[in-house]
Amino acid sequence: MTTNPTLADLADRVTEARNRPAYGHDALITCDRLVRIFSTDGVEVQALQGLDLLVREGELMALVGASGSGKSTLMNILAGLDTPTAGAARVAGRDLLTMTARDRLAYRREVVGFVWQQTSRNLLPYLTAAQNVALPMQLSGTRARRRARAERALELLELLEAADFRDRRPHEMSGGQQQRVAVAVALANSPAVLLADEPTGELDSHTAAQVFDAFRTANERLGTTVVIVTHDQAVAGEVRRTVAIRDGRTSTEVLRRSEVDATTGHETVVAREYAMLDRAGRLQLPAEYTQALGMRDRVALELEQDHIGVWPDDSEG
Ligand SMILES: Nc1ncnc2c1ncn2[C@@H]1O[C@H](COP(=O)(O)OP(=O)(O)OP(=O)(O)O)[C@@H](O)[C@H]1O
Repeated sequence: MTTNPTLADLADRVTEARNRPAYGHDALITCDRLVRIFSTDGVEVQALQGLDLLVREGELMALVGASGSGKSTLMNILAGLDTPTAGAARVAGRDLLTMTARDRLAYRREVVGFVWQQTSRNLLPYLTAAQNVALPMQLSGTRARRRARAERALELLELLEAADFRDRRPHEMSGGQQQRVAVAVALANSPAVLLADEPTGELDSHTAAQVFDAFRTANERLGTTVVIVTHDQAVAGEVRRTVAIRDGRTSTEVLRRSEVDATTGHETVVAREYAMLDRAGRLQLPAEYTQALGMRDRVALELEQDHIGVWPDDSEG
């Protein structure tokens, strides 16, 4: 039975709503209905169409999606290289929409590290591996002395098993070696977040696994939060959480957890796929599901005790 709320009830509801934690208040990365529209020659492309994403501190996660789904657009925004058209994006307490040019520079130097697919984009060709790793520390203006910077550079290269080529220039290293050095460069200023856009895209599977290990080391040993955009199934299968982007929105998530068989002690990884439900209650059904049942435009819903049923539209039948 519903009764009319009293004035006091309404006041309580307002207070409750005001005190409710904001979306993503405890996340390290919060994207809230993020929109990015590109306009070229009068043609508008909505690369991000209200994308929601939360990443907790200490996560190692992958972003996947078809070509043109908006992955690179999102990464460029998180890297501080591009600004969204609308919505909200926060990383480690920084508001990516309202940052001044000066804040943005400091953000790129100190809060995020990035590794790009093209090895040539990550390293300066005329510097050795060790000099490349020391450079971001020098640019960030930390008071660390030259020797302290060199020591830290070597420590990072050792951690990522790249110390053997510390005196080599990029052209004297393989693609995989360059990417491991690139991870060290990205970590030089101890960023809160390490972003990588297809970091294994140009590598064979064995070398890709070594590069992925460098990201895992950064995550496990240094506690760095890592977000990797990848087409590489091997990489996507190695992380606990894979988020799929479709048409500029997060659509599904795969979560993996280890289960130990009580009798055999055998450990297996169990993966389960989830669809994302946004705060307006919108749900994106996987295309293969809707196509299999010929669902389009309109579906019938039914609330059951522990699930919601979705049926093809039978109103015209
Ligand atoms: N600078 C730009 N100007 C105009 N349109 C752009 C720009 N950058 C991206 N787009 C468009 O936005 C959409 C999303 O592109 P984006 O590069 O983010 O996709 P992606 O998922 O990274 O694809 P890929 O896997 O091929 O790299 C595409 O339709 C693309 O053509």
